[in-house]
Amino acid sequence: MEREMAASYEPKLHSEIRIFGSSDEILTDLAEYISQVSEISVKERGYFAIALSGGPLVSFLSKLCEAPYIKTLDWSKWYIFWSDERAVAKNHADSNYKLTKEGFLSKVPIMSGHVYSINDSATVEDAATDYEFVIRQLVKIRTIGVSESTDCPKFDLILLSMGSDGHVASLFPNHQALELKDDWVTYITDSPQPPPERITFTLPVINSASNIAILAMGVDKANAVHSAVSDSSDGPDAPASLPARMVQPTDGKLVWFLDKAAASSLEALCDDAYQQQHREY
Ligand SMILES: O=C1O[C@H](COP(=O)(O)O)[C@@H](O)[C@H](O)[C@H]1O
Repeated sequence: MEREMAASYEPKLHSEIRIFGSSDEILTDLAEYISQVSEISVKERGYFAIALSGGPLVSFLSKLCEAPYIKTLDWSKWYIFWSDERAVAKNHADSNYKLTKEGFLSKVPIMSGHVYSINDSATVEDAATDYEFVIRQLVKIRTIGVSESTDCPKFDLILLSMGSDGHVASLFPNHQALELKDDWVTYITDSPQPPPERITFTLPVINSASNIAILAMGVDKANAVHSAVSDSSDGPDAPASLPARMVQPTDGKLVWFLDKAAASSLEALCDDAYQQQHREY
């Protein structure tokens, strides 16, 4: 399923770009990918600590709720976290927890005590502090691993869905939260997309994960995908502070799951590069 890209879109070190012809193909491959990461984590560490996001991602977990995965996965070892949450009540339509509960958690046998949702009754500042505290406790007892390079939590898998502006989790382009080095979890009060108040993992935590997957579907994501994976380090197409571009695993591996529409800018450039090569010979 991996696709060969033209020179300037060679996936960066420790990253892979998968392009699919249909949503169903993404669902199928993503389920198999998560299943494999889960099996390896449980075998190597005894746990599987996964951080989810909002957006369309949850609907792409549907195959995990069906055969064979519903029976084959060791759900008792799964620990659920969120890479970001909106500061709304858990029963609000904008809540990433509500989305995940309805679309995934209610359909699989994950223990409720293993689900670490973000406090919806505190201020965003306190909720971020609380969440970081909880994660620190779980790192101490190694339910979540620790990165030897960064001392940050090392989630077995962080699943991200990229917005059309290139944001991931609740890290938005040019936002000062992108510069945080020491915090694991932070909050923002000025999200460019509603709701304005959100809690989010910081880049050091995201980049310390063993595995990171970024999903992007639809033509509205094509420019951001291009900017995020392009090799060129300057120019309007590759803004240095595009959050998705700043996802660069320290020791882990990044996999992009794209549909053809989201990959269309890459394909156009690949074709150009191909034609250019043939003109030169
Ligand atoms: O606000 C959020 O959006 C992104 C995904 O953006 P979308 O445009 O694809 O809906 C998601 O990753 C994040 O968790 C969520 O809070």
